[in-house]
Amino acid sequence: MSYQEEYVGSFPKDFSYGPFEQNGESDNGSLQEDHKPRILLMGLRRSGKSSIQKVVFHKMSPNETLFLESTNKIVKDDINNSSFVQFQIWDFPGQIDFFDPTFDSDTIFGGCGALVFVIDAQDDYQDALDKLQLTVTKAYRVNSNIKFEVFIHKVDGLNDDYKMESQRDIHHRATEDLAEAGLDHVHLSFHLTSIYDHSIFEAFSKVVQKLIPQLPTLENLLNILISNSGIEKAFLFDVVSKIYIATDSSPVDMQSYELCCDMIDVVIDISCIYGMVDETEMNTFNSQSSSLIKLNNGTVLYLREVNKFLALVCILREENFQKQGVIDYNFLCFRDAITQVFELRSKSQNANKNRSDIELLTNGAGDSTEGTSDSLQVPLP
Ligand SMILES: Nc1nc2c(ncn2[C@@H]2O[C@H](COP(=O)(O)OP(=O)(O)OP(=O)(O)O)[C@@H](O)[C@H]2O)c(=O)[nH]1
Repeated sequence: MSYQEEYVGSFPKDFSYGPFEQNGESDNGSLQEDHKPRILLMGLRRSGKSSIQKVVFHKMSPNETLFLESTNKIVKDDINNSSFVQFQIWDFPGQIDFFDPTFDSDTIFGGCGALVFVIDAQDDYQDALDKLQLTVTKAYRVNSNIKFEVFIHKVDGLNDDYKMESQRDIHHRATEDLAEAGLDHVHLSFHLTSIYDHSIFEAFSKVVQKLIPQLPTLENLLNILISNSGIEKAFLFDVVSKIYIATDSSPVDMQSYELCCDMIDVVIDISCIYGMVDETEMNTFNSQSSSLIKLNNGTVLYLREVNKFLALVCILREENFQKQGVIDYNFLCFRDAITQVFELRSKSQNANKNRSDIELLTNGAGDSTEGTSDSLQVPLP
């Protein structure tokens, strides 16, 4: 995956929340690049925002985050190219001040798809809750379509009872605060997370899924696949980030998800060491990629490449795998259907683009930030 990291503000001397002005790039050209949907990471200082971004999208090991310096600028991170999911993550400094005149809320919240607010569960969280209320109020006024996600973070240090108790308490107080501000209709989603296990990947998967307009179709296709193939659980993974972009509608249990993530790691590692390198793409995960792991409890993990970004990972009973021919045939139908879904999406995106180009030609230069999509852009498989 190619990541592009860009600093778009600095603090305190030349701090500016208006990223385009900060870079001196207020022309439409630079704004157009920012049409990708945005996920904002906010929360108090040292709550773990940068660590989350580094661990999920930059393969940083959790221990290394101990040495991360405090963020004093808005850091804009482009997640694109070799990944299926394409968006920007903006990591905000903890000491963000919404009342600073240079804080351009319209630009920042306008094109935002999801706002992830990180709360350090190992710390006293009253201040964090106050900030959450302020942030949601500000953001909702600008853009009522934002999905608000609260990460109750660093729960690795808490025992199970305390974890549940904190979640209940934070949930209760945060919704009460919003009701006080007259925003009781705003929905907050809560996730217990830690960078030291898979919970952070799982939570981010759920955030990203909400930005994929085709999610119900993907879920439906997975339901059809599993019910006709004797599969117990199936995940559609973005291979590079290990985010699952869809799963069938049966509940996800953490252990299954972890097993599937580990399988992807094994396949990628083996492919990198022994795989044939495609000279044009340098990509060892390709249409030939598949893997089968039999566990000693009678369960089989089966991975098939869907396209260069996506893999299907299934969990099934060993006896059901005897009909591998049926599974493989159904998989091919599934893969065709997925390709069609995204071809359709790509066609409608192109049509929209052509339409807005024509509008621009007839209306003269319009504001290119208008109509910014807050749903994920997906490259053609
Ligand atoms: N135990 C534990 N520590 C974490 C976790 N996530 C982050 N940390 C630690 O929290 C500290 C602060 O993390 P950062 O990512 O720098 O926090 P930040 O929110 O970006 O901080 P600012 O840049 O100051 O706003 C680091 O020492 C991390 O190692 C977690 O899940 N569990």
